[in-house]
Amino acid sequence: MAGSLHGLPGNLFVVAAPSGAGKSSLVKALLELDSHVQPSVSHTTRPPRGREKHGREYFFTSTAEFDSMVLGDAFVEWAHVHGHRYGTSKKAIEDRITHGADVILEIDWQGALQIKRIYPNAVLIFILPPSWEELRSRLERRGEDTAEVIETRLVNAANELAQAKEFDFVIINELFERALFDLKAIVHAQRLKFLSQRRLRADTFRALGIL
Ligand SMILES: Nc1ncnc2c1ncn2[C@@H]1O[C@H](COP(=O)(O)OP(=O)(O)OP(=O)(O)O)[C@@H](O)[C@H]1O
Ligand SMILES: Nc1nc2c(ncn2[C@@H]2O[C@H](COP(=O)(O)O)[C@@H](O)[C@H]2O)c(=O)[nH]1
Repeated sequence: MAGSLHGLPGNLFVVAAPSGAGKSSLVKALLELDSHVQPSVSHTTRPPRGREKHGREYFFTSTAEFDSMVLGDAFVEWAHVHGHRYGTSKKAIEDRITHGADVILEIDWQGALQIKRIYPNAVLIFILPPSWEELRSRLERRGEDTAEVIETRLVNAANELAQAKEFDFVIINELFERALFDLKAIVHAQRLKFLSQRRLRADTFRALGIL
């Protein structure tokens, strides 16, 4: 199958974290190292910030367009986050997974739990900051949000952190390289699990005369 790692549908990884914990940085680093993982680009009603480009970080969408996508059943999941709406379109993930790519979603916890209900094999990964002080300082150092937006995000973080226990894996992003190592290990382990559960196991069983 074209673009497929093993001729079978790909894996779905979902990364969530409070704003500023470092999920975009970790996912970006993973994508640079692993060409088989593809990002899903979400739709949002939030305005672009900094150097964000339409179609790269997000599809920046008016509320009317977002409404019409909701009515047209175009989203696999969507949620209100920090005063805006964000959603993963069916188009962003389904074709790619069917063609064997691994797809990674960077979404909030509400979306992650919706995805798990629809795709029970999706792997949910939660990124934790090492402390509240560090979370605040990362948001401030990033320098892309107003003080008011940073306060909203920190208030929302308390509720988000309480959801970590619902996830399959939790990574503490203190040392960036260590956290990236953990993320790569989870992706790798899921591929091995998938392969050993399916074709490789069947091939080996056949070779050993077990089947
Ligand atoms: N391990 C780390 N140590 C120090 N700084 C980090 C670490 N990981 C990420 N950062 C920095 O913290 C800031 C926030 O990271 P990032 O934008 O990746 O967070 P995020 O979780 O994706 O936030 P949002 O949900 O708002 O997009 C960035 O400036 C990033 O460079
Ligand atoms: N449920 C969804 N959440 C999403 C999606 N895309 C992004 N997000 C989450 O929103 C917040 C804020 O993101 P920001 O880019 O404005 O900082 C963050 O937690 C994202 O993960 C989505 O499609 N669905």
